[in-house]
Formats: sequence, structure tokens, C-alpha cells
Amino acid sequence: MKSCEAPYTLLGFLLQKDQPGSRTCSVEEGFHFFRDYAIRVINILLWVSLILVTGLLLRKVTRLLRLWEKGRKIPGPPCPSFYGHVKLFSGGKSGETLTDFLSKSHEQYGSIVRLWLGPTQLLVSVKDPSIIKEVLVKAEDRLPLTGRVFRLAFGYSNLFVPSFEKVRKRRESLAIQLNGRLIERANAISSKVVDFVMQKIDPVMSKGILDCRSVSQHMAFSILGATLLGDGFLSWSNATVYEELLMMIAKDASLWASYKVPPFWKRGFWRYQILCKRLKCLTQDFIRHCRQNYKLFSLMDRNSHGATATVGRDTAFGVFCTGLDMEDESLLDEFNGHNDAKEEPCGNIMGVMFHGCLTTAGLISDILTRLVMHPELQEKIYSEIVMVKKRSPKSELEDVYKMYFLLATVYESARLLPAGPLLKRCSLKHDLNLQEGIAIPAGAIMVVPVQLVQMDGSNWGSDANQFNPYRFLSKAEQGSDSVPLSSFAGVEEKLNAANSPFVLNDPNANSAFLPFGSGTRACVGQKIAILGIMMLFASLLEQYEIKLQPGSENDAEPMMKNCVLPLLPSPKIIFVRRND
Ligand code: HEM
Repeated sequence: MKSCEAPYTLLGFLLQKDQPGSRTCSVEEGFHFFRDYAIRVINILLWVSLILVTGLLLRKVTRLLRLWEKGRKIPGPPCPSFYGHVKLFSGGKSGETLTDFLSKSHEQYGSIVRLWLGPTQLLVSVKDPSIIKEVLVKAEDRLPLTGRVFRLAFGYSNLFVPSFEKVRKRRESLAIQLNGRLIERANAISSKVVDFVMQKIDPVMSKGILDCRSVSQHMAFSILGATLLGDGFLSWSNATVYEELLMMIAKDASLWASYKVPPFWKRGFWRYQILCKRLKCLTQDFIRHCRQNYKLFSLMDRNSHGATATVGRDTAFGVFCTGLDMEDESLLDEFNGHNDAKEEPCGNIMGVMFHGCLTTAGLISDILTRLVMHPELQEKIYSEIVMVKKRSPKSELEDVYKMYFLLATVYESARLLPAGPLLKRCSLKHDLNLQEGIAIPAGAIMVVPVQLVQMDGSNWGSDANQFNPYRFLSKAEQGSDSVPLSSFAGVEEKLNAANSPFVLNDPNANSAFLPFGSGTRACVGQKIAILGIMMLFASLLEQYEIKLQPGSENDAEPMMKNCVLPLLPSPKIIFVRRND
């Protein structure tokens, strides 16, 4: 009798019974075959995975060895342990921050310094302005952590992503949007925002508990919401909830993004996810509302072709809702990510509101604090506003650029307290070869300690750590070059002399001025942020005087540490109507 010869493959087994003269296998033989077959398949899979994992590990080890090898050549303090320098500045007994530690290291090792944040993380800090420029142009990518913060909170989008390739197109279209139509609208918005915010803060102010930071947050949120999404945003019933949600998300965003695998096992993480979901729903709700209004206004437009319809339509939509051309719905789709199926609808809007509100609020708070601490400057800015408005009663947008004191105050505040202590970049794929002859390996974290750079005496003179907006102004000398102003002296007569204004120095002429970054990933919203803040303060100071709440005089003193302002205080303030 023929025996059942065990075939080697599953196909062989299935075909066996069709072959002439072959004996059908018994159930037991079939079972043995399947068991052997399963073992063979599992073995193959295990081998393939082993080879893949080994390959990946080898790649990682090779990269790590390259990182160590190249990192070793960059000057920096010796590594105290296998875990790097982190313990030296993570707030232990010395209370030293990374900026303090970098300050000392740069003094000792020069303008490029490396630190190890662990065995696999190399940080390279650059402090010399000319090298900074080069680094910020060449290092095109953002840190993966920054990308994770936005992705986790607002879903996938092509803005604020680490890879420059992915963000390039979005940056360009956003810049066109912001710098085009939007700038025309800023003029109309500022006074509405001032009225809106004053109405909101009135009950708090009457109790004497209005602090600089919270009022700045309302102002930033309202000015951005109205400028980006249309001033219908100010009358939106959910605007306050939206602001609160955005701030709650901001508080925890970096914590949850610091986990490489989202911590599904933590309750707080789920609470955070619920907040993000609510923000998404609210944003979509607002956009839907905009679209409905758009249809309404389009209808009105078709029927009337009137100016009212156009104004109303423009009002109902901001940059995200209108696009360059109102009829161009595909532009709205582009912003909402509909052209890329992977993109979260409204992800870009939430991302820009998030970043824009936090940074703008910081700068507004800083300016408010400076103005209450320097009432004489406030009065000069007021006189300047009155003078400019008298000369141009129509209130053109360009008028704001004639308010030199105000602009200089904005620049000086941004210089002394930038949005963060460090600008962070990296190059994900390629090593960065600097003209200095130093090679920074791919994957290293590159930082510019912007607070140190912007308060460095070699870049800004001996009063670098003092508030002096006059450093951005020059006296316009007839028939000769402008002479930089160094103090308040003589400013009064100049201001009163009708046709002898100052010359505002271009802040970017000093390459150590970096509050909005620089190079390939510089802030896209720089112009609109400055303009929005200028318009807001021009309108605010024209109507109100900002004063310290009586009794909180000591709260306003800035705290200096190692020549750096870690945080400007948030004193209690009041707004007093000028014509009262
Ligand atoms: C006072 C307000 C603001 C400050 C201080 C500020 C500051 C910054 C800084 C420092 C960066 C990183 C730059 C770099 O790495 O070189 C940045 C990036 C960015 N900012 Fe702003 N920003 C402000 C307001 C805004 C506003 C209002 C918008 C939009 C409406 C905006 C849009 C962006 C975008 C899209 C990026 C990311 C660019 C990229 O990843 O390629 N910013 N901002």
C-alpha cells in the first residue's frame, strides 16, 4: 500500500489528492502536516523579523556612533556621567536653568557649544549672531517634539510639522493670506477688539483684581480671532469657552507630547483628549456658521452687487473663511486640509490660533507691564498717537507705522522677553556643515539661546539688559546720517516739533534681534502680529490710561537672574478713560 508522502508546501498538500494514484491522507496525517507547516511558517516569520530588527538596530547603532564621533569634536564641557549634563541644569540644588548653564558654557567654550542630554541626544547651542543666521537658514526642520505637540492636540496638518519639505507650501500660502487681504482688515478690527475686551474685563476691574496676564490673553485671543476668522468671532456666543479651552490645552500640551507612545493608561491624557475634541467641534461649528453666512452673503451679493454685501461677507469670514477670493472655495479647502485626505479639518486654524494666542498674549502682557512701569513713556506714546491722528484724521493703516515710540516699545519688549528662551531647530536627514568648519550631525538638537543673544552687551551695548526703546530710534539730522538715540533726553522737543520725527531703525539690521526667529522656518505671522499689536495699542492708549492698581506697586518690579529676565511680573492694573 502506498503511504501518504508529506508534501512540503500547502499548495503541494492541496494538489496531492488530485494527482492520479496518490493516496488520500488520513486525518492524523493531515493534522501532522498542518502542524509542521505552521512551525515552518512561524520560523520563517521569526527569521525575517529577526533580520529586520537586527538591521534596524544596526542602523541605530551606526547613527549613534556617528553622533558620538561628530559630537565629540564640538567644544563643550566634559560629560559628568553616562546620562549627560541634564542633572546640572534641571533645577536641582543649584536651581540653574538650561539658559544659565548655556551662558556659562558659552563664556568658557566659545560661540558653539555642545551638551549631552542623555546618551542619545546631542544639543548644540549657537550664540554668535553671524553663525546663528547660517544655522537658521541651513537647519530647515523642527524638533519632532514640537510636531507632536500640535499633532496630538489638533490632529495631522501640514503646518508646524518637523519636515520643511512638508511645510513649505503651507507656509507660502499662509504668508500670502496673512500679508494680503488681512492687513487691510486690521484697521477696522482694533477698536472693536478694545471695546469688546473692555466690556469683558469691566466687572473684574471694578473688583481691583485685573492682572496684566489675563487681560493680555483676552486681547490676544480677540484680536487674532477677529483678524483670522472674521470679526463675527467677537459676537460668537462660544468665544469665551473657546479661549478657555485653548488655554487649558496649552497648559498640558507639552507634557502629553513628551510621551513617545501616547499614555493611554493615564486618566489625565483622556481628559486632555476630550478637551482637544471639544475644541475641534467648536472650530468646525464656527466654520460651518461662516459657510452658512457665506452662502447668505453670496446670495445677497448676486442680488445686490452692493458694497454692503461685500463688507458683510468680509466681516463674516477672516483669512481662513474668505481666502484670497471669496469665490474660491478650494482655498478654504486647502486651509482646512481637504486637499490632503490625511489632514485634520480645521487643524491649521487651531494650530495658528494656539501658537498665535500664546505668543501674542506674552508680548502684549510685556508691553502693558512696561507701560505701567514707565508712565512717562506712556504719555509720549499717547502724544504721538494724538499727533499722528490729527495729521491723518481718516485713520489709514499706514498711520500706525508713523508711531515710532509705540513701534520702538513693541520691539524693545520683544527683545527683552522673547516668546521662549530658545529657538529650536534640527536637520533630520543631513549633517550641517558650518563655515566655521564644524559639522553638526543629523538629528542633533540645535538651539539659539535667544534670551542670552538678545541681552548680550556685545550685540546691544552696555545697557543691553535694560528697557530702552530709544535704542530703536535715531534723530533725523538734516543733511546727514541719522544719529541713534541713547536715552529719553531731548525726546520731548522732537516730539512737539511737527515736522521733525525720528527715524525708526530697522530692528532686523541687528542680526541679534530674533523674537520671531529667522531663516527658513521664521515666524510666518511676524507682520500681522506686530501690526495687530500696534493697532490694538494705538486704539487702547488713545482712549485709556493704563495705571497700576493702588497697592500693587511692588508687584511690577522685574526679576533678573544672571542678566536674564526669567519672567516679567504680572501686576494688577486698571484702565482709566482719558476723557474722564
Ligand atoms: C508676538 C507674536 C508672535 C511671536 C513672538 C512669534 C514667534 C515665533 C517664533 C519664534 C517662531 C519660530 C521661528 C524659528 O524657528 O525661526 C514662530 C513660528 C511660527 N509662527 Fe509665530 N509668533 C507670533 C505670532 C504668530 C502669529 C500671529 C502667527 C499666525 C497668524 C504665527 C505663525 C507662525 C507659524 C505658522 C510658525 C511656524 C513656521 C514653521 O514651522 O515653518 N506666529 N513664531
